[in-house]
Amino acid sequence: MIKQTIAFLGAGSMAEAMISGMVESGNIPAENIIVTNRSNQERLNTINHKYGVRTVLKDELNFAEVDQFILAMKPKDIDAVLADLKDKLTANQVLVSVLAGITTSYMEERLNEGQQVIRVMPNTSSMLRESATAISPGRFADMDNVLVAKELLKSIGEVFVIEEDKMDVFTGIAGSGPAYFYYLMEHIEETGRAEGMDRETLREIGAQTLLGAAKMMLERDESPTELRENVTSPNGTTAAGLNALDQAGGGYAISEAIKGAAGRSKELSKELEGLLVGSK
Ligand SMILES: NC(=O)C1=CN([C@@H]2O[C@H](COP(=O)(O)OP(=O)(O)OC[C@H]3O[C@@H](n4cnc5c(N)ncnc54)[C@H](OP(=O)(O)O)[C@@H]3O)[C@@H](O)[C@H]2O)C=CC1
Ligand SMILES: O=C(O)[C@@H]1CCC=N1
Repeated sequence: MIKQTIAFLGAGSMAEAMISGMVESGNIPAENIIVTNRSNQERLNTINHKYGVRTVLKDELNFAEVDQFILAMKPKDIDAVLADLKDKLTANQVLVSVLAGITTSYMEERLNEGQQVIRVMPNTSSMLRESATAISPGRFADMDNVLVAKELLKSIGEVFVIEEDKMDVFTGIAGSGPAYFYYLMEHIEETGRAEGMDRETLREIGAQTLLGAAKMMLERDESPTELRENVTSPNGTTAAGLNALDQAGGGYAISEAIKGAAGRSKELSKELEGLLVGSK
């Protein structure tokens, strides 16, 4: 059981997904989680009623009782948050950021020397405790705090400790990844609907097919290539489907999606620093 007190700065969709998974896991008592935002009291009331966590506007937060702050606002708001936190934090308090593209050095440079920072990248499947989450500690994060953060993240899914220079591509694959599968589902539904099937049945069929393939990849020793070949009979339906996918540039589209998201992640800190042409 995690005994530390965690404060979310941000109460949007990513924060809610994490809160839901954490409370559901039972690994941390709901009263050890405090959720804040700047001004949306109604949103805080909803989160309080749904999950039993404590909620306050950010200016009413009692800093002294917090061990780890989870930064869960949009990247564009990070400068204001760091400026506000800088002199309120003590050396043993940790900032755990879920912000896409914001590097640990970006945060460390704007805080007092030695402040502990950890960068993580969850996804919205945290809500069902099925996130694939990456964690990269900053220069000053001490091991005990990294272990607590890791434990906390384990309550919302699988955790991968990675080098920070891999965080952009991880974001392109796993942070943004659920959207690619939802996009795939939208097209599955659209195509099935055009053949007269109903949306609800199509959703179950598509989701069960995705789930089955995901489980095969997690639980069997075969590579994705071997698994694909096992589905593909010579001159059969799958060969025809894969051929059409290749002809339409399916593989290329997938790697472009990952590269596009990773590229955007790489840009975000630079954009805030005004280092990109055409940015602030
Ligand atoms: N959505 C996703 O799938 C994923 C998102 N992320 C990251 O999560 C972060 C949040 O995304 P998302 O939840 O979609 O964003 P939302 O816009 O839904 O939520 C942002 C929240 O931050 C609050 N906020 C803004 N400034 C402050 C502040 N100074 N102190 C406290 N709260 C503040 C806002 O409320 P108010 O305006 O009332 O202050 C709002 O509750 C982003 O940085 C994103 O990169 C990471 C992985 C996946
Ligand atoms: O779209 C975004 O920027 C965030 C980060 C990863 C998923 N959603």
